[in-house]
Parts: sequence; structure tokens; C-alpha cells
Amino acid sequence: MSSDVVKAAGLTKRYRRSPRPAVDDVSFEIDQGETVGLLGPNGAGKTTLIKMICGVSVPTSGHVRVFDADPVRQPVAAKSGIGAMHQSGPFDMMLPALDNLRIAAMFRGLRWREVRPWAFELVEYFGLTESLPTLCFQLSGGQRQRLQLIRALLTIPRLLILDEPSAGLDVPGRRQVERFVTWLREEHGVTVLWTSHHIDEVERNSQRVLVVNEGKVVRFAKPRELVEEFGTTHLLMTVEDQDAARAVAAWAERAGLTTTVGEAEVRVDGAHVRDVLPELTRYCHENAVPVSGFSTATDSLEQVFLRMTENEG
Ligand SMILES: Nc1ncnc2c1ncn2[C@@H]1O[C@H](COP(=O)(O)OP(=O)(O)OP(=O)(O)O)[C@@H](O)[C@H]1O
Repeated sequence: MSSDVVKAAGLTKRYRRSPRPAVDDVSFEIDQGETVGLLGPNGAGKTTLIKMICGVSVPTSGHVRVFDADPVRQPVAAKSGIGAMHQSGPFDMMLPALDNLRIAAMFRGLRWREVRPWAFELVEYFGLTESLPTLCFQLSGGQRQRLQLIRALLTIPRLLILDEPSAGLDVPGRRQVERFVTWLREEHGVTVLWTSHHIDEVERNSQRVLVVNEGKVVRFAKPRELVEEFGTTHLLMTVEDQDAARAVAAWAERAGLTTTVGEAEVRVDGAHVRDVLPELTRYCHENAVPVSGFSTATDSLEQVFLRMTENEG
């Protein structure tokens, strides 16, 4: 029995009449209790990957195991531990929110009477108590999004899969989802796989990030490791006049660095830019170059992600 919750090997999905596979020879493992952010640009294959993990879509080749079971051939063993929220999962729009929750419980073989106290706690936490009698088509997009999340959580799953849980939510709503996911992981050891186009929230809440592009895994690592590996640091020197800007830029270029001269500052880019800072400040001091300050900044995960998934052509 392995401790991996999800294990994919050579997983591939090619839709009919598609020029290239949506998911292309993907292999990775997700450990018990970790939160993994799945990042990729539109059309990268995230939803297709999630559908195969949930047993909703059949792989063309390769395989995926969830709790050591094949989600298509052994659906009960694989799926009974999964709580999944899919992008725009269907509701019966002409029924009240409450009935949609009851129906979801029924489909999952749960007794509404037994799950109701927990469901009502969730409803209260996500601020939907007064919306329970409202017909689904009369709910706002954000309210429907919250209802979807509650539906995925009618029981606390061992593996929670969320496909863009924060789509359409305002900032407090996004933070509420983040806090809840963190609570599930910390209090219940729930393993989480989630996608989001809000890279800042993935960075804040994921132990590891699986970056996919054009169906392939680009990298699977901790956010900090990605920033260290693919990010750059730059230096901003604030100068008092253009002569000073030219002097700083000339020195930096002699040191093999790239510079961008602005109105009152010089940006210096290049590997190990921090290492040259003492020498540069000494040069400015000894030559009376009027520099009024400096700062260094490292790329965010968002900048790194953009660089990693830039498509040529
Ligand atoms: N049912 C389908 N039939 C044919 N092609 C499909 C189908 N579903 C997805 N695709 C294609 O597979 C590729 C991956 O789509 P997928 O929805 O998995 O991407 P995604 O990363 O989830 O994108 P997004 O961020 O836009 O939701 C896309 O090129 C898409 O057009």
C-alpha cells in the first residue's frame, strides 16, 4: 500500500479530432496531506487531468491511481474518498439551493438527515443561510460557486479536488475559501488538488505546484523552489540626476549586467545582482555619484509562471 494519494504514470488523453493530446505523458505523485496547486494557462489540460483523476474521463494511455485504485475500473475504491468541485458543475436551476444539496447527498448515497447538521454549518460559514430557499437561477454567480463548494464537501473527503473554486468570487469570498482549505488540511489531514488562475492564492496555500503547459508537466516543485530556479532578482538604484544614472549604468554594464535607465532610477538585471551591490555602492561613494537609495526585488510566482509557460511562436 503506497502513501501516495494520487499517482499518475504516462497519463495521456487525446480527444478525437484534436491535433495534439490534451494531457500528454504526464507522471507525478501527490502525497497524503499536501495541498497541490495545479497551474497552467487556458487550455493547458488542467480540467482534463482532473477529470481523469475523478474517473469522469478515460485515459487514452498510461494510468492514474487514486488511493491505489483505478478511478474507472474500481470507482468505489477510488471515488468514495474524493470530494470534487468541477468547473460549472450542473444544478437544477428551477429548484431551491437547499433541494440541490439534498439531491447531491442522495446521488452520493448519503442520508440527508445525517449530513444535514454539517451541511448547515457549511451553509452558514459561506453565508448562504438566507439563500437556501432561493431558486438556483436566482442566485448570483458567487453564491452558486459557494453552493458548488458546499456540495463537494457534504462529507469531509480524503482528497478534495477543486477546479477553479474561486472563479467569480470577490476578494473576501476568495479568502474564505482559502481559510477553509487550510482548515481542512490542518485539522483533518485532507489532501487537496486545486486549480486557480489567481496565482497569488496558489502561492500562499500550496505546498507544491504542478505547472502544466500544452498537456505536459513543466515542473512540480515548491513555490519557493520555482521562484529560485526560474525567477530573477533585480536592483533598483534611485539616482539624483541623469549623470548619476549614466555613471551607475556604465559601471553595471562593465560588470556584465543589463540596465534600464529611468527618470530617477536605474534598474539593474542579471544573475547574482545582489553580489555586486557592495562594490557598486562603494564605487558610488568613492566617486561622489549622487545615489539616494536602492532596493532589490525578486520575481513573484506569477512572473515566474508567465516565464515558464511562455509559448514560442
Ligand atoms: N471534450 C473535449 N473534446 C475535445 N477537445 C477538448 C475537450 N475538452 C477539452 N478539450 C481540449 O483539450 C485541451 C485542454 O483543455 P482543458 O479544459 O483540459 O484545459 P484547462 O487547462 O482546464 O483550460 P482552462 O484554464 O481554460 O479551464 C484544450 O485544447 C481543449 O480545447
